[in-house]
Amino acid sequence: LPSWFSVTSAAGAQVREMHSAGSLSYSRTFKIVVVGDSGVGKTSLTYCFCTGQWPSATQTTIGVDFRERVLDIDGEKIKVQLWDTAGQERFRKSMVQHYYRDAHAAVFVYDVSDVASFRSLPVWLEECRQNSLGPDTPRVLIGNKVDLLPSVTAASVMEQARHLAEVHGMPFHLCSARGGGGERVDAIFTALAVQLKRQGCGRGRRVAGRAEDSVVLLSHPLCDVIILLGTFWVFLLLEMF
Ligand SMILES: Nc1nc2c(ncn2[C@@H]2O[C@H](COP(=O)(O)OP(=O)(O)OP(=O)(O)O)[C@@H](O)[C@H]2O)c(=O)[nH]1
Repeated sequence: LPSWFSVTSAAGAQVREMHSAGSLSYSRTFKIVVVGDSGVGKTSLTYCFCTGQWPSATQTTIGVDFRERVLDIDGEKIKVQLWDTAGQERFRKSMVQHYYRDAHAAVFVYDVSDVASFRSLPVWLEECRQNSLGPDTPRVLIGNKVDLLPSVTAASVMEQARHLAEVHGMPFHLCSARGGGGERVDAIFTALAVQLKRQGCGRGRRVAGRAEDSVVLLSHPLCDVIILLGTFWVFLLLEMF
């Protein structure tokens, strides 16, 4: 298979999709946090978008997992970095603020076959808001696992989800990370990346009181990863003793 192919996204931008992000150069990074209850499919969705494949098996995320993919949007190579955060409270704890730090967008996921995961959404929205990802930040609501048989409850919850998304000014999408749902998953994350590019996101991040050029190293996404992993291990050691 070629490492890229051209598509025109729903937003009308010319997007070349590149799955093998590892060695590709890029001019900026979009950090997108993916949140929602445990088991709603965050790992599956992010894996699906970044590899073009359905994961044969997933494990509960501890802390956070990172997945990346480089997209060529209107001739500019942009790294889309997805932060697949743990849904279980005990695996998040003190790391929450690092998830949200300098994020450009948030994706909220619920499972259409699990009403409780929908009822939790206000908590996730509030957590985002408290970490500076309020209404001005591009946000998307995803109802995942539509491949599971829709029940009457699921249909009524879908209506409520549509309403919730409208109230919070974010698009609402239904999709499935399983089987043939990949194209839809692709379209959702790609459209979000196109929106972030149009808003001029990711052109170097600011640190109070410093010129942007001098903080390029400090604001490198790797710094987030190092801080996060450091915090995680300290937290684990404290739990053990
Ligand atoms: N039928 C179906 N199952 C799915 C779908 N997406 C995920 N799953 C399954 O749901 C289970 C949980 O998926 P994960 O992707 O690990 O969920 P998560 O939100 O990352 O969970 P945490 O890491 O605990 O926060 C796994 O068994 C997946 O195979 C989907 O679209 N349809």
